[in-house]
Amino acid sequence: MNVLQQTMERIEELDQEMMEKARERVDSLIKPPHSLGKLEELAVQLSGISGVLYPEFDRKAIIVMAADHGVYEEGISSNPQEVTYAQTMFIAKGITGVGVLAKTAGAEVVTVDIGVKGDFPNDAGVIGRKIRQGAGNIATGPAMTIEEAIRSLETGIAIAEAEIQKGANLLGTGEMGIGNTTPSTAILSVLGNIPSEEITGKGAGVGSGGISHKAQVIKKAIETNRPDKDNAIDVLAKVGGLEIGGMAGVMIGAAANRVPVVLDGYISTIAALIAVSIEPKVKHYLIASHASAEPGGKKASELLGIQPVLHMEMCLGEGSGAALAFPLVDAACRIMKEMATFSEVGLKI
Ligand SMILES: O=C(O)c1ccc[n+]([C@@H]2O[C@H](COP(=O)([O-])O)[C@@H](O)[C@H]2O)c1
Ligand SMILES: Cc1cc2nc[nH]c2cc1C
Repeated sequence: MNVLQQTMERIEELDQEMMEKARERVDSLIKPPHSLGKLEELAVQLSGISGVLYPEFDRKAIIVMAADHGVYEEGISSNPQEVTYAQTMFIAKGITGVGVLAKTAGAEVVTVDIGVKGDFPNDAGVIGRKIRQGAGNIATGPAMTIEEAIRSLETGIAIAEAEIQKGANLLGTGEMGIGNTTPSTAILSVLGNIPSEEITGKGAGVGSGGISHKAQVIKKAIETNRPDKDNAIDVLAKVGGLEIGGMAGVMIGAAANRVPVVLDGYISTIAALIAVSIEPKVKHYLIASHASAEPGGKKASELLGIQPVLHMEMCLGEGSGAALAFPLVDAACRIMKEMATFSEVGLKI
């Protein structure tokens, strides 16, 4: 049995008894029923994950998986491919969007090279877990081999477990990879059985052929590789990407350790679809942060069956939305612990 299978076997259902207690507690707080909306559901979920009524998530980390994409050569992006390398360095330095938002939320950022083209200096602060120098061009062949896809998942598991070992009790997923909305949309097209033209967007900037060319490239990638819709590892290997596998692995690793994971935007949600297709129990450990401005985002969230809590029209990636939603996790914990109950204040309604 490989590490992936062993980790999946460790994933448990949520603590139903504790969730019932949490629901009772939420309903007894001095407020009209359900008036704290999604914060109430979040509080119950967090109790179910942690197995305690008053959980606290004081050690937060965003894991940013970075990788390149061979499909870049099809002209699907307006950005130079070298931005992946440069921005990964900047993410590790803490000077990008996710760095600032993570600081605001009191979270650490862990930057991982799982497949960036080019090698980072040892002192860059980037964890070196490169599986290959970028995924293959999915328009002409697979993104990676099945073995590499499993390695990408196991890399995510190992990174998540290392952070949890160091004390992290709340994780977020993020990524950096010029071109990665193309494989993300290919995955969504396959898993959701949705024509690529309906879900292709501009990403961080589309190439000169526009969105219609990008949708054609995605269609060609699916026709060329013929991924097996019922085998998420096959889909990941054929039309996915290394950072997508890495993030899916983080989710599986976190779930196995009963640690909640806050998803970022479009690419994170696609990684969640892969993780949940591999092991459905992972879903209960996931929290969706924000609705990405990318057009496929809505379909991806629907397919996953988890609605994002924030609507900020963001589409930066890097884990920025996850960082922004971390304080909501703290808020959910604090209402549980610090609000008074009707019986405590002697109020009857
Ligand atoms: O997270 C999102 O919702 C999101 C939506 C569109 C683009 N991005 C970011 O932009 C890059 C991918 O865009 P593209 O156009 O190069 O495929 C990648 O580095 C992502 O982090 C991120
Ligand atoms: C500048 C830049 C920053 C990013 N961060 C995540 N994806 C990105 C894409 C670009 C182009």
